[in-house]
Amino acid sequence: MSYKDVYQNWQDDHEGFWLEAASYIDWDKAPSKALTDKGNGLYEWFSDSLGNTCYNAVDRHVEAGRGDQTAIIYDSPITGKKDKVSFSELRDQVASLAGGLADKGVAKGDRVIIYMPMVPEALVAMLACARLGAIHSVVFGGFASNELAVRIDDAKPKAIIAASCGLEPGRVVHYKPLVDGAIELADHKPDFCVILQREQERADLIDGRDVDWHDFQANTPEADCVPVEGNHPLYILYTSGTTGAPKGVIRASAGHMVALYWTMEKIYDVKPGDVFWAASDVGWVVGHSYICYGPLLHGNTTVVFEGKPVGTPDAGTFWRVIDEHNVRSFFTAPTAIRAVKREDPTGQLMKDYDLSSLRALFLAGERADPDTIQWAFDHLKVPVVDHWWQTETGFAIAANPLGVEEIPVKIGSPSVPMPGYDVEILDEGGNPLGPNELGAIAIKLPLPPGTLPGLWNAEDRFRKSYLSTFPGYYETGDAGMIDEDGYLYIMARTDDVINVAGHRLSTGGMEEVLASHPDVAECAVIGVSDQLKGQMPVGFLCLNAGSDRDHAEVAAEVVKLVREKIGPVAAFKLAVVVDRLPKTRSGKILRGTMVNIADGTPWKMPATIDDPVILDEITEALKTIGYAGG
Ligand SMILES: CCC(=O)SCCNC(=O)CCNC(=O)[C@H](O)C(C)(C)COP(=O)(O)OP(=O)(O)OC[C@H]1O[C@@H](n2cnc3c(N)ncnc32)[C@H](O)[C@@H]1OP(=O)(O)O
Repeated sequence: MSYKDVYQNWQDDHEGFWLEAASYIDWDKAPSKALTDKGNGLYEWFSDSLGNTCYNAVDRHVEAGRGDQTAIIYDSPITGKKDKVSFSELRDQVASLAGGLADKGVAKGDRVIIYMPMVPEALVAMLACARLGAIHSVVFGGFASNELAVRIDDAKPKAIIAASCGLEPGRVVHYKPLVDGAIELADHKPDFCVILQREQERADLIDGRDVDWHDFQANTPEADCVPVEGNHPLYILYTSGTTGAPKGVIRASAGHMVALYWTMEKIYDVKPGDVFWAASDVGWVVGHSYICYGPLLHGNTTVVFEGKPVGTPDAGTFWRVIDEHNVRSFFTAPTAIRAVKREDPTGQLMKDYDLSSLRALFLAGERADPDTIQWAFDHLKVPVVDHWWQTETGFAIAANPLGVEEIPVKIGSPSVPMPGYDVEILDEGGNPLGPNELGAIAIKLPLPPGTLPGLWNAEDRFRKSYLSTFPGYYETGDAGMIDEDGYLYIMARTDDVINVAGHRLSTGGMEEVLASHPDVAECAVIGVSDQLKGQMPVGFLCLNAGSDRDHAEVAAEVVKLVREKIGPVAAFKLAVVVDRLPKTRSGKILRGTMVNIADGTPWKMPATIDDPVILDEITEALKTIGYAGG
């Protein structure tokens, strides 16, 4: 069947399409219907079903006689450690951790925050929550205490599961003190913390609150899988929004299982038993969908990689892992390939490895630039699939569905909409635009199963963020166009979200931190183009009247402050002091024009600018930090 046939099948019968896909899931009670329209733009998928994600990801493979198959390959070039966990071993580890959680009172609907590095236990923790119907919220290890505290206060977890430390090249990240700091900052206090003591750093446990992971697993009976309703949240994953506060994207259980299972074969072209590797982090949606749940639901072996594309130990690491573990489909962010290409432009290090197992490279997380795609294709000689999705959607909105049909690649486009997504380009008034016309990318409601049904504790914000601008549509926040062949092109964000090394970050959130510095009267943060990371944040600071502080000193202080308050993941390293910020006559900061000046792209003097001279001042300031031709 061709891509067009499959997409047409979905268009002809949306619900029938997904009900057929649902037949690959083992249900405690199969869904009698696919979609429930709750009104006002809210939908639920498979709401009358009962099932358990952990059962489908782990137990059923054991029961089907595949317990000896490797479920997880752990490969840590940072520690030099490698390990394999079979589906049977995974079942035992998950069931005993879930038993410990249940024994301490964690039950269906309770929230559990997970703050873990890239070790198999991170997946064990996620699956243990899923087993009980507890709702996990994984927080990326590159976030600081303050960000963790914000999530604790929103999710109100009964427990936190964390490791004693994470490992970055040349540096131990002290997770436990970060957790302690976050709990101190947060108003909500979890009942208890489960700490995985890593050999690289043993953390001090707080008596009465903290328990050692292994003691916890050892001393309680195993827990069974708890069947949950289709719309029961499997997890909450926080993502940057247009204001500082992160949005808690909810993932409902049933639709998530159905959609992810479908994507493993149809998009990623793997069969059960194949090795699938997503080199990302469990803290991001890629980690949720394609390190943990997708591969395991589909009976694939997944790779948990604790390393970096370069420097652990060199730019050949990816190729070693593919060779050593027979990876068939490999997924990473374009920034990672750019890092490899920069270190090894001729692909010399690939020649040391047998890459014949690899059938495709998938790229997502940020726009894939044509040079990177071409370089990867020239050297790997397999399809390089740029695909586009979001934390909110949980799986690809647009892709080249290799398991259905490899359609012709158009470099610069993540190809075509996947079944479930009716994508349109709209003008500001919400009117559909024609081929090759640039506008807001919107998706006709309902969204497919597996996508967000709402935001945690924030229905109004959900409507305001996604449903209100274009009634009847989901607003993606991206701008772009569709060509005459139906290929989508993603051009820019329509809000203040920037993408740094495949990490979605809010400039508004960074501005809040800069504004909290006692010498800063006013500030702006913009995302400037960066050859390696895609974008980098740059801060502009106006100091309080009469301040005689050294400018470089204040800039260094705000850089430190962002690292402390948001975390190293913000990659906030550049700030300049300016006298004034360019604004419209109504007081809106002209961030877009500042970006154009920094990037050296053509720009027009905004008609509504208050004082054009300020743009010269901004240009001069940018030159001092190497931008705007400086
Ligand atoms: C499709 C839907 C989606 O968009 S989901 C999101 C997809 N995005 C991704 O998968 C992310 C892809 N990016 C990456 O994996 C990394 O950026 C890669 C390419 C590997 C480069 O890593 P790295 O060299 O550490 O640079 P970076 O910019 O990521 O890091 C900035 C600073 O943060 C730190 N950091 C990173 N991870 C952690 C962590 N888990 N715990 C603690 N700290 C962390 C880095 O060490 C770095 O710190 P420093 O400033 O160098 O001191």
